[in-house]
Amino acid sequence: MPQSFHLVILGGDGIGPEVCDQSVRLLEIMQPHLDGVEFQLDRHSVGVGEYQRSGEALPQSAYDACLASDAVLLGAMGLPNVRYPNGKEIAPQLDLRERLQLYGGVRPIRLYHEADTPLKGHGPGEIDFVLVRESTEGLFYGRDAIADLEADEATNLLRITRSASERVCRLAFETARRRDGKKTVTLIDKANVLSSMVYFRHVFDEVAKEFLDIKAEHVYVDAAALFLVRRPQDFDVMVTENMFGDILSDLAAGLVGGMGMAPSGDIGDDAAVFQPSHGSAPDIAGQSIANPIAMHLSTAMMLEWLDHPETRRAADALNAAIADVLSDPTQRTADMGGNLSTVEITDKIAERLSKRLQGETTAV
Ligand SMILES: NC(=O)C1=CN([C@@H]2O[C@H](COP(=O)(O)OP(=O)(O)OC[C@H]3O[C@@H](n4cnc5c(N)ncnc54)[C@H](O)[C@@H]3O)[C@@H](O)[C@H]2O)C=CC1
Ligand SMILES: CC(C)CC(=O)C(=O)O
Ligand SMILES: [Mg+2]
Repeated sequence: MPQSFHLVILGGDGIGPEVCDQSVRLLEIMQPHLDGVEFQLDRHSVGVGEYQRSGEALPQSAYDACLASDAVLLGAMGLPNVRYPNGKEIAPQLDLRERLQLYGGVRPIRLYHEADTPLKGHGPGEIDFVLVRESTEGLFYGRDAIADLEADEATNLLRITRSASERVCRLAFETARRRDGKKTVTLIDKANVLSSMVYFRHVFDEVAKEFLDIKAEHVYVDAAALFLVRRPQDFDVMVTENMFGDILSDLAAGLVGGMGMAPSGDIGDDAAVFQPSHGSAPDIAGQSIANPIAMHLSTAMMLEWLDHPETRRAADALNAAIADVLSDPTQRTADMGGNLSTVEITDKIAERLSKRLQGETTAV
């Protein structure tokens, strides 16, 4: 009997379904090459489009499917001009993170070709780090508050708890231990100003004592923004609060080609959602020009996370196929200065993927 993996597919809004469909195509291409593994693909409609159709952005049936799944693959959700009647943004991806307790936003950043970075003097693999973003609290804790436009002030609470901090810091140290990197975890905080950050640092330092083989260091978030641009090669694994991580992960994406190159995995103890770090990109939606690579790299993260020898082999083959294609700087979508469409660049990755899965390992 093959091992069946129940994968929930949530395309979402804007470019979400465009890039997600292409990753599903890659899963279907790899399926016959995998021994004893079967993907059961379970598609659900979620997001702003679904809200406009049914009145629910995350229908119960979709949530239940995520809860029962082995993993979720998500495109992107939200559209800036469509909101709930109370003015709040429709963001069921944040509901999923909180309801499924996906505490660790794991966001790898890797440079594939020197032509893709605005920085001078960095070759392939020379920018290579992972940002781990706490994804259930921090400054996002206040996101349910409704703006009172008649009031004279507005306040949001930044919440840091021991349990959420311990688990995300442990995930960061475990990530550093697994990676073939500098074996260093850098806490990005603002402990020079906020007591919540003094507490976060205190918990980080406690967790660091469980990982004596890994170097632990602290950098303030403003300096971290500077160092990311000036010397990104010095970072291995960073761990930080929700909002800092949201902002710094877009900055980091900009170092390696933009949002179309930034994958992520939202990891919990019982569930995981894999999605690009980007949003629904309404400015380019519907034109078939979105860069699907962040989505494909997120798919590779999912296959690795499923932790079966054959899904691990598929993840390696997909990562290698993407690196093969990106080794030629003329093979790019418009956001990175090329002229390939979403489908065309996936075609090239699919061709290399099939070869990789058949055992051919030479790069193009
Ligand atoms: N995880 C999610 O589902 C996320 C959802 N959002 C939502 O998405 C909507 C749009 O947000 P924005 O601030 O515009 O952020 P965005 O990430 O959608 O777009 C920012 C810029 O990056 C470009 N971009 C993003 N992904 C790209 C790709 N794959 N290929 C080529 N170019 C790409 C866009 O064209 C735009 O210029 C908002 O409603 C926001 O709340 C934003 C971030 C994450
Ligand atoms: C709706 C957004 C806050 C999501 C986001 O920006 C992200 O996941 O990076
Ligand atoms: Mg973001």
